[in-house]
Amino acid sequence: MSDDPDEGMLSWDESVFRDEHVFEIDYVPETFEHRETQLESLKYALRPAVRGSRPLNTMIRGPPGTGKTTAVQKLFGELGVQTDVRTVRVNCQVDSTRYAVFSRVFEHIFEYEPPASGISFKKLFGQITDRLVEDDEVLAVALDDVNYLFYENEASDSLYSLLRAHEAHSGARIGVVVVSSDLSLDVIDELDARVQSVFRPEEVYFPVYDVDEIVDILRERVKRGFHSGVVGAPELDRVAELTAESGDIRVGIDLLRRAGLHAEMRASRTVETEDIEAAYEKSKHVHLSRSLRGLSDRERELVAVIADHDGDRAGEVYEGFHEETGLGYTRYSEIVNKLDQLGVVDTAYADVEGRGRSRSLSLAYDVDAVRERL
Ligand SMILES: Nc1ncnc2c1ncn2[C@@H]1O[C@H](COP(=O)(O)OP(=O)(O)OP(=O)(O)O)[C@@H](O)[C@H]1O
Repeated sequence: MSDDPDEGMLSWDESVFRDEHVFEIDYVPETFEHRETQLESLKYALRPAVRGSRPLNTMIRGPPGTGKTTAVQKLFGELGVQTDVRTVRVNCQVDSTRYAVFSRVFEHIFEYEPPASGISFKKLFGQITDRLVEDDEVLAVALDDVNYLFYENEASDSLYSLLRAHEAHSGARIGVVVVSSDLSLDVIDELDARVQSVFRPEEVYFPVYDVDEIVDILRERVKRGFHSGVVGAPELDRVAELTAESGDIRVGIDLLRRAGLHAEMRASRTVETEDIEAAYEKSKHVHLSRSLRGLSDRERELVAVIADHDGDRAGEVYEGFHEETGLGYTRYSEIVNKLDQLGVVDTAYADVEGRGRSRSLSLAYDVDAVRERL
């Protein structure tokens, strides 16, 4: 409770936070513990680029929130500062077609966006490789959250172009790091045979952190983000325990921030268990929020229809979706598959008397939690 009984509130300049920015999603942590083995493997694959050769292609896999993006950001950051290697990280959740991927690469290399009027893919690609050859530069491209390229059927074309760049444009040296957090997706298996024959990546796996590792990682965040004494050891342990339920470090980071805000709301200068438990109701859904944020309007509309028809047969859901959007069955099926692969929707098959097998659709999360975030 407040130390100031007259006030009952913290004054504007009082806060439990030393630096709230360290809890934001785009914050790159200064210390990156428990990923030494993975960083070593990635360095090994990227090292040829420093010597002017094509780096080894690499595939990073691991569940959400296990440090994959951070590892790439750290190493690409070092390469950018200490060497002549060009590095580009593409977020495929945002840029989910081949054209969008190459536009992003173009933008990094030329430091301006390709013309909005649109130039052909061939031209875009040609300008990128010409520039690389002209500047005698090696390019490392990370396709982060590459699973989104698969959902849009754009993965094979994108990879093919990147991997064969040196054949199409002599002297171009490009290496690819693909990053996938969808463990049910067999990246290699899902690629066309023409891509499989040229894509034999080094594999680096990021397992979920155990509770002790989570404590270490979050302790560092607490130290930087809160004033000393605000979060005690038992509270940190509780946050780590809740984080370990999903293994996604983002849950813990979000939980710390929300618990801090909750403590401030009740005019407390310390974070207590009640703040953590209250905050967890929201924080446990960070992954859901992230998945929904990446959806198009149409995809979101279908999620809303499924929320209204939770557990209903696919045919009935389609009727609702068609009424809402006017879209046909093919597009509907594609979106259902994407939502299924993303883990937002569960599909189940059941035998219906006299009608054979029928598919039913339900949300993989609490319906209200989904509705609140649409
Ligand atoms: N070892 C670590 N030390 C400090 N912070 C970490 C560590 N691992 C992850 N984080 C933090 O956790 C958050 C999620 O990490 P990151 O984005 O790298 O995960 P990811 O595996 O790429 O997730 P996704 O597959 O969902 O994209 C980031 O805010 C990052 O700063």
